[in-house]
Amino acid sequence: MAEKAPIHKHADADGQFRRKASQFRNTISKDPGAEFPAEKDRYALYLNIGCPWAHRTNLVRSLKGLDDIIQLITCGFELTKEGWLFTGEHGSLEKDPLYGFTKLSELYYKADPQYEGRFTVPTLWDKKKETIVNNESSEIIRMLFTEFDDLLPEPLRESAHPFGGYYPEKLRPEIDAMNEWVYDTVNNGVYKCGFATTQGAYESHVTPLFDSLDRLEEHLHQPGHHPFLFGNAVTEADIRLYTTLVRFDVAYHNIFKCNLKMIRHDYPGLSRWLRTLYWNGAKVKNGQAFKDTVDFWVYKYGYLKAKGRQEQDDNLIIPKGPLPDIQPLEKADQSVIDFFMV
Ligand SMILES: N[C@@H](CCC(=O)N[C@@H](CS)C(=O)NCC(=O)O)C(=O)O
Repeated sequence: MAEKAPIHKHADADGQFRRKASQFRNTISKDPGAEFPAEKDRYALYLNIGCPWAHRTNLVRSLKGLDDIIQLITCGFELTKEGWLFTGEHGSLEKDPLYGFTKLSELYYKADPQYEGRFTVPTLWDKKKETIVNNESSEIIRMLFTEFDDLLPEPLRESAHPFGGYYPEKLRPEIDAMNEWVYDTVNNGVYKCGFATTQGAYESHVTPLFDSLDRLEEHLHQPGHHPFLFGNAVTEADIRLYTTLVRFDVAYHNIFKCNLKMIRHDYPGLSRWLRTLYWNGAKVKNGQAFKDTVDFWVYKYGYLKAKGRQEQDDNLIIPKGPLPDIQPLEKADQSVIDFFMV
């Protein structure tokens, strides 16, 4: 049996943080004859509100209006030696409502007693087959975009989205291309900086991260690329970038040492884009989810705690700033948005 890495050990021996591939990769389908057919009350999404990957799925569940269709089960956001726990604190349930588990790992072992991977969130659970369908956020959000549409009212279906969906056929090549470099250097890039344990490993990731933020800023200034990344409707690319950038100034900048620039001070386009989403400035359907799924205190505390664990430092002084956690959406910005929305 392969030696399992301790839960708290994030970086490999060479000081580099390498995220491991998710292991459950099945798909929920519209097709009633499928192995995992889309049905009301059949699936549960396990997550915690600290994790940016889980945040994608939480956000899409709300944007798509799936709150009554897919159960949400929240655990705590502090990673312990035993993995994620149900703590009853800060939005976590006291215990797992389906099986009474107190650790997320128990769910993984219920699905597969021989499981050897990490116990990650998000985890999409099938209550009928009592197994994990999928634990890879990028795949879960695609299922949520499309596969439950027959159970939703017309205005929430992909056909009602201004582009024909959050991941529309005609934009796929562009979205895929952006996902690739944004994932590597931004979404995961912040972790590669934050969890690096050597100067060299950190330095090899911090410059590519800011090169990509510069590139995104440029992108937003090009015609047809605002107020959102691909024009006047939110796509998957916005969702995937949002969960990283909403944590950036309050957590990654300071705690993960991603501090060559700040979104609010150095990136006017990205800052406006972020605030437009957070404050639902462009009136996205169910867009209040961009704000309601965010908890800045959890980000400040959670990432500090994660760093503290890595450095074996229990002395937790939570940084007060930057204040405010996110800046308001000024009137001037609103007129820019109105302009692009017509
Ligand atoms: N590829 C996965 C990554 C998920 C992931 O790494 N989640 C983190 C929380 S932010 C986790 O659960 N880590 C626990 C561990 O690695 O032990 C996805 O996007 O769904």
